[in-house]
Amino acid sequence: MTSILWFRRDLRLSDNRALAAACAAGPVVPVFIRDARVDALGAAAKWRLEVGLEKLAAALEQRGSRLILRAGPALEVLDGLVAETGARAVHWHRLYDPQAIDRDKKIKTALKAKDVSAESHPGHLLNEPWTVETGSGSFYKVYTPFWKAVRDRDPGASLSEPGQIAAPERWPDREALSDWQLSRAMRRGRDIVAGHHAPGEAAAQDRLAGFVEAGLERYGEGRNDVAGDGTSRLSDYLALGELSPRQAWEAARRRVEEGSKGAEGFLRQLIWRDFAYHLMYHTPHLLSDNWRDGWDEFGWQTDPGSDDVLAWKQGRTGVDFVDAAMREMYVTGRMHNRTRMIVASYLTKHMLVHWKVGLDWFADCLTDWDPANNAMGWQWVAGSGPDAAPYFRVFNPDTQAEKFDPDGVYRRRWLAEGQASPPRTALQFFEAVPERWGLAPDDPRPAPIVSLAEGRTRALAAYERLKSGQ
Ligand SMILES: Cc1cc2nc3c(=O)[nH]c(=O)nc-3n(C[C@H](O)[C@H](O)[C@H](O)COP(=O)(O)OP(=O)(O)OC[C@H]3O[C@@H](n4cnc5c(N)ncnc54)[C@H](O)[C@@H]3O)c2cc1C
Repeated sequence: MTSILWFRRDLRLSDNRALAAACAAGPVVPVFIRDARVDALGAAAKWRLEVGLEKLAAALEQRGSRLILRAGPALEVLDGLVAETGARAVHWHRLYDPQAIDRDKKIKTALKAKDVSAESHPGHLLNEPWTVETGSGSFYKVYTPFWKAVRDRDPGASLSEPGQIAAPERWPDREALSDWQLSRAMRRGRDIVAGHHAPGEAAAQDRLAGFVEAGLERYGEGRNDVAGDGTSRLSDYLALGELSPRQAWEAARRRVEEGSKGAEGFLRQLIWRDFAYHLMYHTPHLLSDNWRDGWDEFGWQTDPGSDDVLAWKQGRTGVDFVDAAMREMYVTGRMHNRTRMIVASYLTKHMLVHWKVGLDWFADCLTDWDPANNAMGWQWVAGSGPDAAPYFRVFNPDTQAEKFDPDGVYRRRWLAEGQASPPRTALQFFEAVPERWGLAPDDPRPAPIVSLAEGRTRALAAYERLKSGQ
């Protein structure tokens, strides 16, 4: 029996339960569909998807298979492929955001009505969101009890990749990836960002193996060293599914059993990802609205094009640690977790700008963009989210820099202005940004948009007004 395998955010052949199920039944037609949801991705995420698809297509070819690319509404595309190939089943891995759930439910119903079986498989998470319940049968709103509820669960052994994948008698037509121009929106930054990435499943496996071997043991101490290489840097791979969370869990879990302390800290971070999905699934408004009641009156500024917001986006707030981090993201598509928290705190607290403005900019710039992690991260920092940082905790970027970048290595790496011979990384920012921004490495550093003391006082006053209902 021929089956269609619908790739979405699972661009891998190993530990791919949808692929295993399709292969077990006979010939497989792998497809990736560029539907409206793909078109809605941010510029960096689209570029990252493009290079991920190139790698996936090459890996499929090596196994006697092929990646069929089609653009259009997903159901129309799948209907067409079913008619062309005679497939009797469609397999995919589940996604958990409300739009994907809605789309997939409709597709399942429509395919079943035509007697085509539609099978959704777990694989994007370690724990399906509905399988983790509090004692009273509700969902978790706080991380630590969630962690305790799942840390001893065994997600099972990951699956190895198939050798050859049986091909259908006739391959359906496919569109060309280059015609899709997924990286068009990156404009001149594309090649610079590409230099900081090694996309694809094979690179993901190498990175995991290298990290487990050399980085995992000191993850606990190293994970806040913003200039170091102390974290796994697996987030792109996990976001696009080039690596399954189960593969990462399995590798680190083995080290925990061998007595590694750092490994447990890493497992906790993987569970933060599951927690974000748990929250998004049970409270989908996490993505779009203040998660906590009462925050709609906060009075944040919402203009994404204001001069101050533009300065934040361009790394020109005048606060070195904030600006360095914003440029790291522009040049690499990634940002260290510590500095994600700092730039988010600066925007939502010192500048009093709505977290959604920051969330949207991250969605446009991050190659590891993930709907649940991004929304939870922003709402956590802003104070409006689940298990949130208390509002009165306003990160002071200067104190944070003294602690986490004591020698200024990170700031010098990303800020060219004021340096006689700026490093290549700092100069790359000026090559990557649009010319209309009119920025040059020998510009003077701007004065802070708002002084750290004044920003903090203003933020706390705004919070007091919210609490007292004024
Ligand atoms: C404002 C804000 C926005 C964020 N946006 C995203 C995003 O769009 N995509 C994204 O993947 N992460 C996001 N994060 C979470 C975190 O910053 C990144 O996952 C992490 O920096 C990725 O680096 P790493 O792979 O080296 O992480 P490691 O420290 O090695 O952690 C391993 C994996 O655990 C998961 N993880 C780690 N920290 C978190 C966390 N706080 N929340 C959820 N999962 C986590 C990630 O999948 C990560 O790859 C955001 C955090 C904040 C504060």
